[in-house]
Amino acid sequence: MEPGIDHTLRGGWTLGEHALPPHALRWLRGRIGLAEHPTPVAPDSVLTVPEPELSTVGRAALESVVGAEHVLLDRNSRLGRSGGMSYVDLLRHRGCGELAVPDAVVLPGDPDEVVAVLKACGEHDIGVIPFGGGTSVVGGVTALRGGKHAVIVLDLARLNRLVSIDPLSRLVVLQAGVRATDAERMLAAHGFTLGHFPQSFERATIGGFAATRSAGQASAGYGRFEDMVDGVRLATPVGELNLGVAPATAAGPDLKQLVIGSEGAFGVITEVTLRMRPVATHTRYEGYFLDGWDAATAAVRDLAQHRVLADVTRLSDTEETEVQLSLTGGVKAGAVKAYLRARRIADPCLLILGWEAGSAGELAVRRAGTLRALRQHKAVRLGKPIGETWRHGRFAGPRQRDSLLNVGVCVETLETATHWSQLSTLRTAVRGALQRSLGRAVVMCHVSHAYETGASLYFTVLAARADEDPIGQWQRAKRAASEAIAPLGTITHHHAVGTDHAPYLAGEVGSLGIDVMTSVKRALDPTGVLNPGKLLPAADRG
Ligand SMILES: Cc1cc2nc3c(=O)[nH]c(=O)nc-3n(C[C@H](O)[C@H](O)[C@H](O)COP(=O)(O)OP(=O)(O)OC[C@H]3O[C@@H](n4cnc5c(N)ncnc54)[C@H](O)[C@@H]3O)c2cc1C
Repeated sequence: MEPGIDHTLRGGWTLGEHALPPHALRWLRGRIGLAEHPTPVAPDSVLTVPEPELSTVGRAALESVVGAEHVLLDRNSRLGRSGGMSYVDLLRHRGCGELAVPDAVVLPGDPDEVVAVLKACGEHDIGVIPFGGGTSVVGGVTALRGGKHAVIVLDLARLNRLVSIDPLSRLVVLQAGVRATDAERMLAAHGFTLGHFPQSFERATIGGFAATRSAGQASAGYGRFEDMVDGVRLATPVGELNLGVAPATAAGPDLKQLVIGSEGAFGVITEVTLRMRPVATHTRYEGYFLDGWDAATAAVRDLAQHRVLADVTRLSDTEETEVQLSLTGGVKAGAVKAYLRARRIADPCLLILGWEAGSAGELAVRRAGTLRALRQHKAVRLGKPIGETWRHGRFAGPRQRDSLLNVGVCVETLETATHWSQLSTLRTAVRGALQRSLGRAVVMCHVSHAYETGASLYFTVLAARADEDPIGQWQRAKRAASEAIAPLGTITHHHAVGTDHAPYLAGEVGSLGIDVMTSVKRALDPTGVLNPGKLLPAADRG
């Protein structure tokens, strides 16, 4: 049995049926014109998996580093690391379009083996895809060859140890392959938490978070992942970078920032030193409704600019609020809607606030600060049940996506961020682009990461899946949305660049910015073995 995560299941998030309730199916048929009989899911056995092309000498070199038992060439191991977990990836694993299958999966056992594997790959013309949880939704782990004779997935699952912990400084060193759930379990034994809870929490890894500048649901309280990183160890084909000797430094530009977000294109992160915090002993989650998007975002802006954001601050637009209430179904949703009408809330926007504190007093003081700033925005309080419902369902999204895929829904998310002054313009532009491209679609949006100067926007799209060319249907919509985003915000707030956003990176950082990154890549990866076609596609062609 391989250590860590079971990667053999790639057409969905988990095994097992998660059937949609009848009222949800009825609602979907009415809203997006869902077909009665969707195309069934193809079994794994029909997928085409080419024979591995790894040369005998290349394979021998890899085996001499990690041992023959850690160089996997069997069909299931390679199929299980073919791509990430975007809608398009899942469709490919369900028999639509072609999968890029790696020639081998290599499992190094420690940071030194990672360096040796990279050197061997440089010498034997082998591309390397660093692979953590494989939850990338932007093509970050697609096994592209980049002109190399073969490509391997470097699965970091065996780098799964807590290396050291310093409770006084509140620092922990974790190996890159530690899964988020295991990190929390290891830290909880010492009374600490990272506080990093993205929706991919159950599968994603510490190295993956650092490599993609991930943001978790409690980012307002605990910060984005890069805010937690105190040090990194990076293996490259030309040696190691070990960065982070002090909490702050004026010793030139911060090279850590070149590693964080480098998406496996500059090196393989083998260890991360992270700030930790004591586990919260007192928590409170509750829901509020505000009337209309502009009033609701003004409220969140106020909380951010008065620095009284709750640790979790999540604002849904009217469409997303309506869907949440409709899919909940039953008497409760009807009662909430009636109550909101009585309180003259015409366009309800649901605001979830969650506080995580070390004592009842701290919680009370922080909550009072948030609510004081919220008061002038006429928020209607719905109380703890709605907040707790959100908290209990906070990792349910990927399972719901499986169910929606099973009944023929095109379901995908995309995200961006911009300054407050552009936020509504950006939301309108992206919604319009998606609706024009997809026709009868539900386009929902929420703010889940707010800053003093702006916020992220996270879109969820539901449309009836096109029978002909379902991959093209989504790719056209995604292109339209990306073109709407490019002049107004960042192409990605936390999903990273991968292959999907690479064409838009130059627009964001300029050609000089691309030159700088290309030079860094050349210095660290002179033969271009690392993650071909990701982040900087042009550099790999050269
Ligand atoms: C259902 C779902 C929900 C999600 N929700 C969130 C969310 O709330 N917030 C968020 O930020 N993201 C989210 N994501 C995106 C994804 O989970 C993140 O990008 C996450 O950080 C990836 O971690 P991973 O370990 O799975 O990395 P992988 O998917 O394995 O890799 C991601 C990228 O990092 C590189 N990489 C991985 N490990 C290393 C390493 N050790 N060294 C160098 N490069 C490496 C890979 O080559 C790839 O380019 C979600 C994805 C899914 C499918």
